[in-house]
Amino acid sequence: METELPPHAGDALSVVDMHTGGEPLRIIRGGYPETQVNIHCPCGLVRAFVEYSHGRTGAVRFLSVPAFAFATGVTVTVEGFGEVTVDISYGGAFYAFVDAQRFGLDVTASRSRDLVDAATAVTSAVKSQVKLHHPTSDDLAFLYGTILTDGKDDYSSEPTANICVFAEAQVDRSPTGSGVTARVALQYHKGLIQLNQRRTFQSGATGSRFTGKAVEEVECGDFKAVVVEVAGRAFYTGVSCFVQEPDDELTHGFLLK
Ligand SMILES: O=C(O)[C@H]1NCC[C@@H]1O
Repeated sequence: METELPPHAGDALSVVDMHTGGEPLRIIRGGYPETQVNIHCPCGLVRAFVEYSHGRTGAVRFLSVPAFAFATGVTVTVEGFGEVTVDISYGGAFYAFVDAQRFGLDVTASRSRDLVDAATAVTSAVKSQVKLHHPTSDDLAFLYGTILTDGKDDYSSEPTANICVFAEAQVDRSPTGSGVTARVALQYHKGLIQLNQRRTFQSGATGSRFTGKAVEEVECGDFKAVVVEVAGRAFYTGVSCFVQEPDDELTHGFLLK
């Protein structure tokens, strides 16, 4: 079976299995109070941490790859909507950000179909009119989706909602790991939040929540970037079991010529 990996796989938090054998929720080499899980995503190393106590997993968080605002206030011509001004930010994947109000929509109340149509039109406009660049890999230089927001980017202890429409017009059920990372990098770039100032992000689709904060300034090529910590809850939804038989000749991998 072939699987196409998303560049960031923020959802990998929900597949931090560390499980083997027939006993559910059993952790192998669980650390206390957190177990670190290094996830090698196409965008780079994402360090995840899972709370573990009395045989149960709890909250999870990850430290992102360097995240940066790529461009702000970029005007594109969007089919059916005319000129739309977007921000573009990278958090393991590139996203365009627009306040849903620009389309007369509300990320928590409008019909998903209308939100998806607007976001998809923006994605297609940005893809055809803006050339993206990633300092470390050409493979990462593509727009993964558009995130419509409630426009509440100024710091507040109240949650801010967004809806992420990514890949082939898919709607994320969470506020989006790589999307929250990109949004925090954008807010930090604009001076709207400080280092270690935590915000809560809510999915316009389901109401599920993540928190996000910039924890460290780093460089990514010419971009001033930040490492972002995203935290939330994850639940087991399935178990995969891999085995290695001693006489499997390909078990250590192979190279294609
Ligand atoms: O949370 C994430 O980063 C993933 N979920 C949808 C878009 C990404 O693949």
